[in-house]
Amino acid sequence: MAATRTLSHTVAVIKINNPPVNALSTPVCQALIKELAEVKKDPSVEAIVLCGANGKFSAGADIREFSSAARRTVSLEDINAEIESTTKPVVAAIEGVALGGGLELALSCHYRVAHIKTVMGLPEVLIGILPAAGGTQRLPRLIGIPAALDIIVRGRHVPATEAFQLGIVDEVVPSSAIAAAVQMARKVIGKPMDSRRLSTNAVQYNINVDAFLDTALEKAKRQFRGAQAPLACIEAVRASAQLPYQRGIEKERQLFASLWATGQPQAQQYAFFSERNVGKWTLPSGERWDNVRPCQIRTAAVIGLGTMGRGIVTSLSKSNIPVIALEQDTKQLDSGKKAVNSLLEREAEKLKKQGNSFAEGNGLGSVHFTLNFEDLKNVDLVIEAVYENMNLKKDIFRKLSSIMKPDAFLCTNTSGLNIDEIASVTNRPQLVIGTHFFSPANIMRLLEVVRGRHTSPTTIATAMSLGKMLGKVAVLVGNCPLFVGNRMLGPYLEQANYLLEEGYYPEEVDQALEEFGFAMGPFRMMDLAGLDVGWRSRMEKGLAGSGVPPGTPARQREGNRYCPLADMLCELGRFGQKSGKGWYQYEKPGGRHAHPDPWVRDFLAKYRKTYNIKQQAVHPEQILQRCLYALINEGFRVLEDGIASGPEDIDVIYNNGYGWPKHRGGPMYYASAVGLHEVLMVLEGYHKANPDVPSMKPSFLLKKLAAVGGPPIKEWRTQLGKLPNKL
Ligand SMILES: CC(C)(COP(=O)(O)OP(=O)(O)OC[C@H]1O[C@@H](n2cnc3c(N)ncnc32)[C@H](O)[C@@H]1OP(=O)(O)O)[C@@H](O)C(=O)NCCC(=O)NCCSC(=O)/C=C/CCCCCCCCCCCCC(=O)O
Repeated sequence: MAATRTLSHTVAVIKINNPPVNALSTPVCQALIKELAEVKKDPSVEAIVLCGANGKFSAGADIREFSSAARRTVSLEDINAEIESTTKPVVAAIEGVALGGGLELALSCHYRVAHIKTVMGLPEVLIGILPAAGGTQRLPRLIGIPAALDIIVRGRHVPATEAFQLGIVDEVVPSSAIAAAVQMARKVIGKPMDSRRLSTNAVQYNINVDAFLDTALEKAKRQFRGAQAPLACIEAVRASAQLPYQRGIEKERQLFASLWATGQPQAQQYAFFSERNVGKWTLPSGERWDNVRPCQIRTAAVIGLGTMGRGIVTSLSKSNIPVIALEQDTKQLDSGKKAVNSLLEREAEKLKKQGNSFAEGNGLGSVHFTLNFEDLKNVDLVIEAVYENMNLKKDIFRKLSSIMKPDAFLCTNTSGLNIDEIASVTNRPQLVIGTHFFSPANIMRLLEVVRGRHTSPTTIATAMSLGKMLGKVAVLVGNCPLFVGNRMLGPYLEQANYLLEEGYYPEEVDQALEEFGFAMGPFRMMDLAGLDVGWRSRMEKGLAGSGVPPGTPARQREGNRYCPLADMLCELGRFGQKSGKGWYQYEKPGGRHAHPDPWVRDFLAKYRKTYNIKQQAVHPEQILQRCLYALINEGFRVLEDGIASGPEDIDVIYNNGYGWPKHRGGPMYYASAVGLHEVLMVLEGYHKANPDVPSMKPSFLLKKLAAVGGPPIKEWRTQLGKLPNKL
């Protein structure tokens, strides 16, 4: 039953019942309408409590229905209007979550009581839409424009205590919100209700609303780089101040329809469900997320307190896991300790603001700093986070193998080294796994979980569950050089470099990709990561430095095109932000503000002259096609090789680890939206003209999918099923 009703004295309790999150699906809405109609006319009912089953009020409209053929037949706002106009008082008993349409439903009630552990909010913006069931009109009427705008545009989850301070809820209780709501309902029977009907109130403000919202709009345009939903949210809130309620509702609907037509909601909703689906990993052998139990991780250790190690320690501690942090000498231990403590102080501040108290068990896990490997011997799981050097990692794993208790999991935070080679020096390859965090590890949501040849299903389940505990989205991938994300980055950066050879400047390439929506263009990203990282790896592979065979042409390696520009910058000590100069110049070494550098322009002009390269007029659209299609083509190869189990996995990796704009769904979704035939044509054209760039040779899978008409992304799996799976 989608909703049930009981009677407590003269109070009817209507309970939404649609597991797992009580989404307001069409059957739920129909049931609510029926129950409401009955209690309205039932003379034995004097007041109503609205609540959700299983400790959850509601996570809002059923997102799956948005794209399904069975379009919603009942409007949520019509139900809200029905509730609000009821002459019997309605109290919302909010437990667990009240999100989106769930909170909008609660806002239409005359009173709201929340359990202290509840979170509420209007996160529609995160799935590309706006709160279109009256949320943009009622919330500003309740808490004013600035506070409502912050909640609606950021889509953030508001804890119950903050909701109480803001005036969203009337009471916060530590025990049953339903019991408290029944009590409140009985108290308010017969009291005047006009002021409790939010739609009848005017928005209160003592600010220049237009100026305030214009500033917010400009800020949102910069911050959200092409995402339309935040801008629509601001316009809807503007309507709440300028228009009577009903016209505000019309504006809300009109903005919703315009958003839908952009295609962004569909991309963001695909991203939402993909994030949930990647947790449901399956191995070819049949072991899956729901038939393998993870081991409990009570304690953990981290080896290495460089940038990555510090973030990982903070992330573990933030999730209340006690950590032992190990460094090799006192100097590095001290500086690591200082950095971790300062990160943890910031986390503690955040927790305090959210109203979490350490006594309730919501605090930070303890961190013990040590130089002694022996201290690690009893922890359940260790994460090695030293710099990328195979021999160093092997030394560490040999040591761990002899010291750690036999069932301890050994994880490596390598960003692309061979997991099997690392595991080969241990006495437990089945307990070795890659846990590839992204920097800053205490903030970035992505965790690539890399399965080695011998990694056991229990180890996979444990690493995936650790990811969840850390609040991350963990994606299981296979073991190949650079795994998934970094592997795809190679051809993308290669094209960015070629564009410089051909006439573009770093700032022009970055601008095109940032306007597309990337958090950072490729050159700013390389400067941030440090150009020396790639340079060292190229030297190890004999592509740069003294290992290059004599007589090799500067712009060629192993018969293929090669761009030596980044190597040349490194030879001049230009490593990016850390040295104050790279593709850009910075105010000082370690500075963060990138300024176009006239020296780089001059350097590129001389380079082109030396190699007699004609400066071509390349259009921004070509920058996008070349960089993005190169990345996408490698994504298809990743699928072909069975390194990721589906296109969603790749998209989740790019959305959460590489600053891909979520409103474009992810690279593979983008390819399907642009049209696989179109992607194939561009790649074929380029490769024909540039046969010495093998990364642009269209992949087998892309050709195959294009040949069957470029089916929608959800149908790609049929073709993938016929390919090898290396998970
Ligand atoms: C915090 C959560 C609620 C819970 O998190 P967690 O405990 O970690 O669990 P999850 O794994 O995330 O979720 C568990 C399963 O539940 C599924 N789920 C969650 N939320 C929803 C939902 N709202 N709808 C459907 N399914 C949901 C989830 O997928 C998991 O299932 P599975 O394992 O994948 O099978 C967390 O889940 C969360 O944050 N949820 C999302 C909350 C949210 O965003 N809410 C807002 C929803 S939108 C909304 O409410 C809008 C209201 C007003 C607009 C109404 C307008 C409707 C018009 C439709 C017309 C269609 C357009 C046509 C236009 C045209 O053609 O012109």
